[in-house]
Amino acid sequence: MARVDLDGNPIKPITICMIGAGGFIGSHLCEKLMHETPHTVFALDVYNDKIKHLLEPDSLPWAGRITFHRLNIKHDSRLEGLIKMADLTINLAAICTPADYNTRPLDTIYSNFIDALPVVKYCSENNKRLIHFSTCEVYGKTIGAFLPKDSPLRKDPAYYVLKEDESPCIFGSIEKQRWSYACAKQLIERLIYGEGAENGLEFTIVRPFNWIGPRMDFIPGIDGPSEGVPRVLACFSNNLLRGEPLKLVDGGQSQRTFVYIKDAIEAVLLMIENPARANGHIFNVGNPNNEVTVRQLAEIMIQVYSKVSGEKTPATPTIDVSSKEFYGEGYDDSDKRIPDMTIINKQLGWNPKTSLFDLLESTLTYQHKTYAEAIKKVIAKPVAS
Ligand SMILES: NC(=O)c1ccc[n+]([C@@H]2O[C@H](COP(=O)([O-])OP(=O)(O)OC[C@H]3O[C@@H](n4cnc5c(N)ncnc54)[C@H](O)[C@@H]3O)[C@@H](O)[C@H]2O)c1
Ligand SMILES: O=c1ccn([C@@H]2O[C@H](COP(=O)(O)OP(=O)(O)O[C@H]3OC[C@](O)(CO)[C@H]3O)[C@@H](O)[C@H]2O)c(=O)[nH]1
Repeated sequence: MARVDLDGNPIKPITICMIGAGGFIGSHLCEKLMHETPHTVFALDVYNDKIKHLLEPDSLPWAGRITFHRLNIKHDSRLEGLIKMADLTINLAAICTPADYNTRPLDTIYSNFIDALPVVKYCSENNKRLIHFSTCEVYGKTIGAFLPKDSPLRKDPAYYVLKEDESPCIFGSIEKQRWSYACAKQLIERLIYGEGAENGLEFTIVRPFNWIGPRMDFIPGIDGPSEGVPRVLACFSNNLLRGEPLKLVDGGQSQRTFVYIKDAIEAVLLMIENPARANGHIFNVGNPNNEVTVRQLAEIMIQVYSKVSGEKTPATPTIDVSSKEFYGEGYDDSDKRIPDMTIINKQLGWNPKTSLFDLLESTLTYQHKTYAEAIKKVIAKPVAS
């Protein structure tokens, strides 16, 4: 049956230049595009471990529709040609793990602003559509975070719900270098918006609200550096796999809303295949129904992991650590991230489906199946004297 868009028009096959295709989101987006659409993908990245299963063997039903181009967009002359050959560019490339923002602020700013400049330029100059991945972190802190702790206004959604076309961007002081990332993302958003307003660039900006699922980041010492500090899902998974206490930064009081990667990818496919509805818009993509404190997230993950692995919960399941100890100088945090869903509902009719418990059950099942054996071997190995 011919595939149609939200307005009933037939969807024509397009070519997509996906930068950062080898990452967590990119790998799920490539899977979706290969399994469910006729589109062609140029997958650009420095790594392809997470999409190898899509690239070989040649007998795969979509063979020929996805090609991998190993390149670093910081200095590769092939970039412009690939953007010109495609109908749409999707830019996912970024340093996007908070442990890097205050410890590698220059790399973070270059990655999230400077390196994105040629992508925007090539799209604008060649009249190519751009879907650019920003972050919910551009909102920074809520207005409510500055109210007295006992103020009743903290319960008023006007003080914490984050809305694309109304909410301000509120970051900490310059010494709080955590905000190097969010500020770089804000400025590239403003540049893209300006290219749209002044030069007619057809753009869509995506603000993901903590998308989680299989293949997110890495497990330190197994498929990433032992000293690496990934995002919270991988940190907590690593602790659970090793039977260690989960570390709650500053007591785990920050709140987040988590959305299942597979729900979020549906939203991205709607943006890809409904340009008339997506162009010129900034979209929150998250699940406002899945809000927890980090401490609550830890408690749910401990409970789910015990069910999935059959292992007993350790006597000390969590410990509190200071942000200075865990991240170093210059850390700061977002207090709360609840996405307003008005615009994405109106433009694309999208809503998330998966509860936090269900997404954690499927994700921790994947983590345990993928890593438990390797972790056991590492733990069993005598420490080199
Ligand atoms: N996952 C989330 O919940 C989330 C939340 C907010 C924002 N985002 C944004 O979404 C995008 C993708 O995030 P992700 O979670 O998939 O991260 P990820 O780190 O898994 O993927 C990023 C990919 O970009 C590649 N990359 C980085 N710099 C590159 C360069 N110079 N040249 C070529 N490739 C390069 C990396 O190798 C990696 O494969 C990022 O822009 C991130 O800021 C993600
Ligand atoms: O072992 C840990 C690890 C983290 N925390 C706390 O969990 C909160 C979430 O941290 P994290 O997943 O690393 O990332 P953030 O949500 O802060 O920011 C990300 O969200 C979007 C994105 O742009 C890309 O994914 C990125 O900036 C936080 O409060 C940590 O302190 C913990 O307690 N223990």
